[in-house]
Amino acid sequence: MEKTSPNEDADNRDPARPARPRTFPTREAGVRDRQPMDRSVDFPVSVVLPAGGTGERTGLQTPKQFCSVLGRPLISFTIQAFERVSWIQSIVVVVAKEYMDLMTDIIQRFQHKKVQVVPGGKTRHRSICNGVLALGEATREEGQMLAADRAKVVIIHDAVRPFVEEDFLYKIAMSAKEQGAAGAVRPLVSTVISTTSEGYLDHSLERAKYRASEMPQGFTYDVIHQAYQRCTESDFEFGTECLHLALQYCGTNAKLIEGPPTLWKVTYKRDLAAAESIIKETLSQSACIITGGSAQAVTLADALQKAVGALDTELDITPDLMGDNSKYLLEEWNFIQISVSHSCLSEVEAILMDLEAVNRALLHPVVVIWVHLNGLDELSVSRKMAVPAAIRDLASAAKLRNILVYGIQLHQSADTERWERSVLRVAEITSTLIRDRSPALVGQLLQA
Ligand SMILES: Nc1ccn([C@@H]2O[C@H](COP(=O)(O)OP(=O)(O)OP(=O)(O)O)[C@@H](O)[C@H]2O)c(=O)n1
Ligand SMILES: O=C(CO)[C@H](O)[C@H](O)COP(=O)(O)O
Repeated sequence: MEKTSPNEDADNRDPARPARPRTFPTREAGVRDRQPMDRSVDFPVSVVLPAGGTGERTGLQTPKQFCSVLGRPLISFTIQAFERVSWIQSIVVVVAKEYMDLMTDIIQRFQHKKVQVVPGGKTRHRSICNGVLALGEATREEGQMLAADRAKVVIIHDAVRPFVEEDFLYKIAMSAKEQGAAGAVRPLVSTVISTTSEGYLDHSLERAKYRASEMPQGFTYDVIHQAYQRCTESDFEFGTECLHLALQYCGTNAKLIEGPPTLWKVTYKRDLAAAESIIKETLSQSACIITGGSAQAVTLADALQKAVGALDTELDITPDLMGDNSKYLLEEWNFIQISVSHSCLSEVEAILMDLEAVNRALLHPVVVIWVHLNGLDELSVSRKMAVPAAIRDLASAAKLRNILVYGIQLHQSADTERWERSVLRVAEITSTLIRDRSPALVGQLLQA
């Protein structure tokens, strides 16, 4: 984690781990903070996301941009990061020809807006160039709107860097407009050395003098367009740096801006796991307990609320999700349904239908936990064979719609100590299920 600001993480101890994003739902809001930032950008800004690579270094069959992270392709997270920025007018995603249909499906399935898909090239520079040219073509087709609407600034960002924030994009866009080019940099993690042809040390660079060039980068349309018109086949084939093309072919010195460690690029297989764990941290840890109004359920809900205090999970209690309480469905809450004595899953089914009706699980998995409280002399539901099977079936169907259903069973006890231990276990299991969103435990009836 950063010391005081993201930029102070100079040794880059954990490049994958961001500060808890500002979009994290707070207890006060109970919902992601999607307030528009106080940024005014009075010129058109478009984005090119190169996504035409094969991801060889991951060793996976599927190119990393299409790998599933929490049930959603990585590239969808990157697109969303740009889409939610109100002053970005269009996004061009560049993909290899054979993945254009898949990309179109992803756009439809996750309801992305402002996105155009264009075919990529053999190298990253060729792909980016195609994206830039497509921006020009789009505006030509619009005829008289050309002058006003053509992107003044083009932001280029690797599709495999999903954690980019609006305030940093703003800095890049403004600097690009003023200077012609701007790019993100980070302190070097390791020293850069050059080697002799025999594999010995030739010389080493003074690390403090150098920076790692990251993404996003921003350019005025004219600079990046001209740079690609003028650069050589060798640049297209072997080049790795757009800022260099702007300098060499347009004489434009890029403004370098130190970015947060979260700009890191998914390159290896393990980076996908790191991305998933970061995304999980950004998801809501809050849950709404539905008691159905029963006194025993309310007592359990109160006890749970106290017990989770130390576990970084926030709980609200409501008798139902009707009327004003339906607000929980629209905000980023997870759900805990307490059922007392009867072992019927109809209450969970009702929550699933409500969630579906508002399309709540489109972008992120929602957790629904069924807590079944057995009375003192009641037969445990796990011994009623139909229940574990019913919850498994219900959960399997819900999982296809990105809703993760889990079950927990606990027994009422006259022994206070025993009861408190059970409540604590429910609190711990609940917190863990919400935090981990484990697909493997979906449909399981856990014992507290
Ligand atoms: N012909 C290419 C090659 C790369 N890229 C994109 O450029 C970004 C950064 O490149 P990199 O991390 O090198 O991706 P890959 O080339 O896919 O990975 P690898 O080098 O491991 O094969 C990625 O979003 C990648 O899809 C592209 O659009 N067109
Ligand atoms: O380094 C870069 C700065 O321009 C680019 O971000 C790019 O990600 C390089 O990708 P590759 O891993 O293919 O070199």
